Amino acid sequence: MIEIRNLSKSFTHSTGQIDILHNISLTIEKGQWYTILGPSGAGKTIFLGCIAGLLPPTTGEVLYDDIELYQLSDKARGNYRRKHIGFVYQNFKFLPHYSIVDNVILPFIHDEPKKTLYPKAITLLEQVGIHPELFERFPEDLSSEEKHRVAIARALLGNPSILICDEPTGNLNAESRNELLNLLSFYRAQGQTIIMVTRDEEAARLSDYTYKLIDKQLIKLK
Ligand SMILES: Nc1ncnc2c1ncn2[C@@H]1O[C@H](COP(=O)(O)OP(=O)(O)OP(=O)(O)O)[C@@H](O)[C@H]1O
Repeated sequence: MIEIRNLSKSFTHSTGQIDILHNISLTIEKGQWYTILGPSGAGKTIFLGCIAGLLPPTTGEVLYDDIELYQLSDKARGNYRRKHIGFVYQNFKFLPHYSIVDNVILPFIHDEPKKTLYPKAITLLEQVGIHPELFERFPEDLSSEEKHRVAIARALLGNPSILICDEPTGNLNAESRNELLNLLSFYRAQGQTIIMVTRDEEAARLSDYTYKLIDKQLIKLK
């Protein structure tokens, strides 16, 4: 279970303070799919960063099974994140000169030998529906839908219990979007906790709980 308690996030610049999130509380139950909707600029990516241990909130707490993420040292938090949280970035963050399979194993090359990482990566790439011919190709060779699929495979490599997805169906046509949502639904059925943010209201249809981030607050829709 993840508990977000009274989380606020602001940025301070020479021009003054910008408040992005204000006093948000949310409990995330294991094995459930949460979708957070919101218009562009609402603070969805910032919120995910705070939940994922990537961005310290200005005030408030993020607890994973009673461990307060931001009380951990940077190193311990990084380790915790790699073990428990898979993150699907909005802009993928692939390294362009590495093959697809190498991109998938990269986050773990300091934790585990390549000879055990490769078979896991290949199993996941097959599971997410990437054709084996593409494994040695480069990110620029992939379609948008394939990039989203590879990003999901990479996020799952460490066998995390929580999958955090930033706009995982962004820029896809309706058919590709449905395919991606069905893939997330498959992992949800395997017991994965999914936290997804998106601008696309249609994308929330398979989730267990739906919220909207608006005016710095979370409103429950479903
Ligand atoms: N370091 C920063 N300093 C000041 N403002 C920031 C900083 N980082 C992000 N912002 C602002 O915070 C707001 C929320 O950004 P965020 O990326 O979380 O929005 P979003 O809801 O994910 O948008 P989109 O749907 O377009 O991805 C934006 O207005 C952005 O410009």
